This record gives sequence, C-alpha cells and structure tokens, in this order.
Amino acid sequence: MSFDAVIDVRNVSKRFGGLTAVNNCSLSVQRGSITGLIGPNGAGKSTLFNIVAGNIVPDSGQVLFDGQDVTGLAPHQLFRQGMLRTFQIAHEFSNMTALENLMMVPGDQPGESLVDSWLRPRLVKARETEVRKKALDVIDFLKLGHVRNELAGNLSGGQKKLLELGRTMMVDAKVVLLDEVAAGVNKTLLHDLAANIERMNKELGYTFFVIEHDMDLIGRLCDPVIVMAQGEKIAEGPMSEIRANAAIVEAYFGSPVEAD
Ligand SMILES: Nc1ncnc2c1ncn2[C@@H]1O[C@H](COP(=O)(O)OP(=O)(O)OP(=O)(O)O)[C@@H](O)[C@H]1O
Repeated sequence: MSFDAVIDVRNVSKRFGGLTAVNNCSLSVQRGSITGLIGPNGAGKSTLFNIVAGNIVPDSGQVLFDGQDVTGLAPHQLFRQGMLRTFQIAHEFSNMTALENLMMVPGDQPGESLVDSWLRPRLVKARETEVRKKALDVIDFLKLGHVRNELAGNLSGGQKKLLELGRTMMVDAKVVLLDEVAAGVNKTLLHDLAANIERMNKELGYTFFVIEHDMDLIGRLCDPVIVMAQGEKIAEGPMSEIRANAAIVEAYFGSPVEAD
C-alpha cells in the first residue's frame, strides 16, 4: 500500500448474517494526516472504524498498525501501542478535577504498585511530578488553565471534549481515532475543538482518523477524505475534489454536498 501508512486496512470484510457491511475494503491513513471517513448511512463506516479500533474482528483481511499486523487485538492492547479512540463515550471522572483527570491517563506509573510506593517512594514522587508537569503543559496547550481545578463533572460539553482530546496527549499517541466530534457540541465550541485538533496535527504532528457526519467539519479538517459506499471505498481525495465529483455526490448523497 502506501509508503508511510500508520493504519493500513487490507482487503477487510465483515458480514452480519446475510448482510455484507464491509466488502473487501482497503484504505490507509498516512502518518501526519487528518484523514476523514464519510459516506451515506449504512455505508459501513462505523463497522470499518470498529474493526480498526479493535472492537470488531473482521471475517477476513488485515489491519496493520505502524507496519504490524494488529488484526483482532483488543482496544486496550491497541491503546498500549499508541492507537487511541475518543469521543464515543464520556470518559472523564466527574468527581476529579480536569488536571487530575489528565494525570490519571498514563497507566504504567510506578506509584500504581503498592510495593513500589513503599520501596521506591522517591521514584514514585519523581514520576508524579513528571506526569503533573505534562498534564499542566496539556492544559496550557488546550487553553483550559481557567478550569484546571474545576471538577470535570462541572465542565461544559465542549470543555469535556477538549479534556478528552487532552487525554490523548498524555500518552504518545501514534494515531487518534475521532468519532463524531461534532455531536452535541455547539458551533462556537466546535470551532475551538477543530482549531485544537488542527494545532495538535500541525504543531505536534498527531495523526487523526475521523468519522463524522458534519460535512463542514470534515471539509475544514480533513485531507484526504475517504468515501465509503456499500462497504467499499469508492473515492479518496481532498474535500474539494469529492464535492466536485458529481457522480459521487449524486449517486451516494442524493444531493450536492454543502459548501463551507
Ligand atoms: N452489529 C450489527 N448487526 C447487524 N447488522 C449490522 C451491525 N452493525 C452494522 N450492521 C449493518 O451493517 C451495515 C453498515 O453499518 P454501519 O453502521 O457500519 O454503517 P455506517 O456507514 O456507519 O452508517 P451510519 O452513517 O448510519 O452510522 C448497515 O446495513 C447496518 O445495518
């Protein structure tokens, strides 16, 4: 496939009973890109996304992550390898502050072992200081300083989403899978969220794979955009090309895709 794919989906198929949801589909996500996945209802986008994220095992085909075959690995195993999925469920601990929520993310702190905390208190303390500094940097990057000591349960919907984006920055994610970023977020906060995704991509080099129904957001953030229909990839390119492709627009969307 491609020379620097962080995710490489090869000839993947998934059937549910008599229905083929994903049909011998191949696509890739290039390192450093914000790749969007769009298509009409029932096209197979969620199924494909769930296969990549380890939530569904395909009937055939392979998923490569950073060149390694990860087909069938569970989400927590992919997490350890640097594939993070976000926005699907609210993950925050509502009775902890925004800062504490971020500090919870790395799962391999020495302080987590009771024996460690007795035998190596200095190491534990040093690690905690390091994690706290990183969390403060993330808070700073996302401009959440004014709510860092606020309980996560009291944050607005948009701030919670920013916090969740921040969680992906606490570990060195190779790719972040974003589900329906726009769902439940008003236009102003969405603008903030999109700006932060762009900054994470441009300034920090994060790769994103985005599934989203909001075409404006896809058009703003994603290049390339991959179009799926009937379980297959039918097109790939910048949103301007996708919009200009009358055959795709008419056949699969029924009406022209709105311009920004
Ligand atoms: N667990 C399941 N059991 C049975 N059929 C399923 C299951 N999941 C998805 N399907 C079917 O597979 C097809 C593809 O669904 P999928 O949710 O992947 O499409 P989608 O492109 O994400 O659609 P939407 O935009 O509406 O979310 C649909 O016909 C759907 O009804």
